[in-house]
Amino acid sequence: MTKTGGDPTRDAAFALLSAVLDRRAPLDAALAGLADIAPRDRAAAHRIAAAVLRRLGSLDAILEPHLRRAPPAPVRHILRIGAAQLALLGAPAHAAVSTAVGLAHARGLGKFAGLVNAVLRKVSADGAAALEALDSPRLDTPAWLWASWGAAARAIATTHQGEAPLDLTLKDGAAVPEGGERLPTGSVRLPAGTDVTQLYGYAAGTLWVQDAAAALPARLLGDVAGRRVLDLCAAPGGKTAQLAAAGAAVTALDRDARRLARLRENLDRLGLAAETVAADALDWRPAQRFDAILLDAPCSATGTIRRHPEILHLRRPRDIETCAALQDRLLDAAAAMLAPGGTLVYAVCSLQPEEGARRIEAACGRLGLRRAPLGAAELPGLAEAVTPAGDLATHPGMWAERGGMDGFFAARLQG
Ligand SMILES: C[S@@+](CC[C@H](N)C(=O)[O-])C[C@H]1O[C@@H](n2cnc3c(N)ncnc32)[C@H](O)[C@@H]1O
Repeated sequence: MTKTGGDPTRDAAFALLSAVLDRRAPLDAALAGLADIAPRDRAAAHRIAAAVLRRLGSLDAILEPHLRRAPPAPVRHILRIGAAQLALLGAPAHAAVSTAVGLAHARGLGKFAGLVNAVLRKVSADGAAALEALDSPRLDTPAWLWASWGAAARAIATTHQGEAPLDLTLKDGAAVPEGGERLPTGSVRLPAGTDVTQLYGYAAGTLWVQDAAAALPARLLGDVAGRRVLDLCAAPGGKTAQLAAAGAAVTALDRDARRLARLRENLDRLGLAAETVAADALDWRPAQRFDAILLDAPCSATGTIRRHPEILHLRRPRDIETCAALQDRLLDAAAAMLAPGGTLVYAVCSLQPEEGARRIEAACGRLGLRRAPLGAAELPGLAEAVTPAGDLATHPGMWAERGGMDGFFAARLQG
């Protein structure tokens, strides 16, 4: 942060927006960069910044009629923060306007304080109604992403308008936390904004945070009890925990030592164990090949936009090509570690076909692997997520009435 204002929440929200939109930093890194801030202010700033990033196109559209010329970027951020509070977050008008004016002064933008005041007063009068009249799902989605999602684009972008619920995976026999809904695939869902650390099962080590869709790929390996399983790209360990809890002897590999340390902490809390390897999957090779491999490859993460709305603004089409090239190399490496006849599950939290089915078609041709298609019965209540080729492809618009889910692609291959 450069200069702090009187109101720590809005000041931090400004710092977060500026980090993402001006310096192209991921929101998590920007949050980590907020120094000396109370947890409550940090959480509130995160909520405001996420709302702005999620609804940026719509917020700009309701501000536009009140601006005679384009304001400098920092002033626009202040206006967006004020408009989000007024039109999306239900803040009292006087508080939203006066804190925005205060923020302008604190950020050395005092000469724009009158403009901020005048524009936000108008938004407080007509902003909510103006927002209603917009095609927000479309306005809040970059055109290239909208086009890439085909017929599902509107359903996906509509779900992106709101916050994601908190999904949990529970150990067998663990009690469902109060207010939790057991989903047909076994995950437990709690309302958005629930603090997992306050749940009894968190301290007791009986549950972990994992989106309902993210919990599906590891299950495609079938019964892993007593089997050696290689979890490539494993950190922070949501899928390692699933495999270990199901009785597998897991080797969890990740090239990022810090993320791998988090994986170990997560497993410790859960009373689970795995062998951990800090190495690059492209180079590392085991002494003995594995019958079961999970490759949860790094990707554009467009399936997690609800949780990480900055992805809307940071990703570019060329990122998809870069990810696809790395995914091919990781698939080659995984195939080289797979025993003849073994099972390889490839997964990405991406909605982009270039990172999903296209990678699998290319891998089958290049590596002599063949698909072991999923049956609809493997995904209770989610048959719509099984593609004609037998892959798993979820998107946020699925289970919309329950609050949606992350976008995941997974394919099961046989060596
Ligand atoms: C999608 S995340 C994995 C999430 C994890 N499977 C889970 O369920 O919690 C991708 C991971 O791949 C790791 N990674 C990226 N490139 C890698 C490589 N060449 N070798 C090993 N790990 C890699 C990253 O450090 C990151 O932790």
